[in-house]
Amino acid sequence: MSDHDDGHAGEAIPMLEANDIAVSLGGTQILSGVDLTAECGSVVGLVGPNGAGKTTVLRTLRATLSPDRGTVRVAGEPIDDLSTKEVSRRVASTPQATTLSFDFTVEQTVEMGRTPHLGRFDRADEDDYDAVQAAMERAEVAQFADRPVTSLSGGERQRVLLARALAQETPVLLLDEPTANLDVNHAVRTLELVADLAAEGKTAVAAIHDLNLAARYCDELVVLSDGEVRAAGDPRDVLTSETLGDAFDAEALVTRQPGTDAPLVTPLPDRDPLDAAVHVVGTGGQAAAAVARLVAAGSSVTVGVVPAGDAAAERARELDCPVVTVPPFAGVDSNARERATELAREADAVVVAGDVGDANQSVVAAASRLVAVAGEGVPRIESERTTVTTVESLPEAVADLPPAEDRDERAVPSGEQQDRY
Ligand SMILES: Nc1ncnc2c1ncn2[C@@H]1O[C@H](COP(=O)(O)OP(=O)(O)OP(=O)(O)O)[C@@H](O)[C@H]1O
Repeated sequence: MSDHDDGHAGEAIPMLEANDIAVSLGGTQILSGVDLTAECGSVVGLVGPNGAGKTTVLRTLRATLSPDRGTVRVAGEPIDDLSTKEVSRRVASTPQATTLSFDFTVEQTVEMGRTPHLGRFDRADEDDYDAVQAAMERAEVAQFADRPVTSLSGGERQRVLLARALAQETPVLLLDEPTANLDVNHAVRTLELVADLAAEGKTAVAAIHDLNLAARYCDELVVLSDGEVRAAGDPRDVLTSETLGDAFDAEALVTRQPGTDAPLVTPLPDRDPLDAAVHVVGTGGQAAAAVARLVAAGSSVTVGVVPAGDAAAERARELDCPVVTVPPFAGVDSNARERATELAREADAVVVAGDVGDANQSVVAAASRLVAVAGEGVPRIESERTTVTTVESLPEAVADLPPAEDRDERAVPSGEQQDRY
């Protein structure tokens, strides 16, 4: 957030602001009523389906496109009042990487970022040289300095474009899909760099296709579809199943990214909802994934017995599924076991995933129909009446189960039951 203010009312002036932008191209309305605010030192993500208008918004923000209506302001100044050079000293942008075709070296390409700082016949000086070297270092392309850009991979070129924008030393960065060609490591490093730059005071607006990376690295998201803003604000408020359904016309499950508060979006294929009550037994990430998969498929899910704080217990709570828990490292008391056994008995199917624990054997035994997720826990459970599948295919496996056998014939685990996980 900015401490930049107007000196009067104490209200922060956004570093970049677009109000009520409308754009038509080739007689077609591309953007209408688009508002966007990027506070100083923040990263704003533009997300939305192909053709939503993200690139068009970025072109408007850097004044290469004049809107039919609306205003763009940089640090309070209408961008229309600024010369091209003045805009270039304030706003740098990276286009999509495919646009680099000249046979310059990496260093020469990055040097182009200095143009707005030079007079027409000026030679680059030491400051320019330092800015170019620093930009290449930060974007991790210094090792390619002497190579022609055309000899680089798509991901490497993308980082050269970022270096060129950094060499421009502007307060505002506009990034069009900065991670599109990057492997997961470089995608994360690039967005870490953008977050660091924002922490140092730069303001970034980035069109990002990967919603989970956008959620993790952006302070705010603007969801566009059909040229209109569908939602804007904190990623946790914006990335909901409803908004995603509306903007992308796609079913998606929204949970939380492990170890963070950021939303985790899992797109779901179109399927008929799974109209079945399923009780999940097991612990850890695999059981948690099974719970999420089944809820996403439309099933009503119950869980337990699991230790409180286990990943499966946490996921069940996030998704509002009834869960029977016991304190971590405590024994499973008979009350908890009975409640979970009752849930398993009432369910249309029981799913076993992750480590089941000896104490849950009676819960498993209460199942009329049993599906196990392939993994370490499987040898512990009886195999004859068990379908074994993957987390992804759980809904189909449950839907395809044969009718329940007579409950009286159900196997009961033999041997002494232990009380601990
Ligand atoms: N010159 C033009 N004339 C007509 N339509 C155009 C023109 N330029 C872009 N469009 C259309 O404007 C819409 C928005 O394009 P834009 O590139 O802004 O979308 P985007 O959200 O960046 O898409 P993507 O995610 O696929 O990159 C698209 O339907 C595109 O076909």
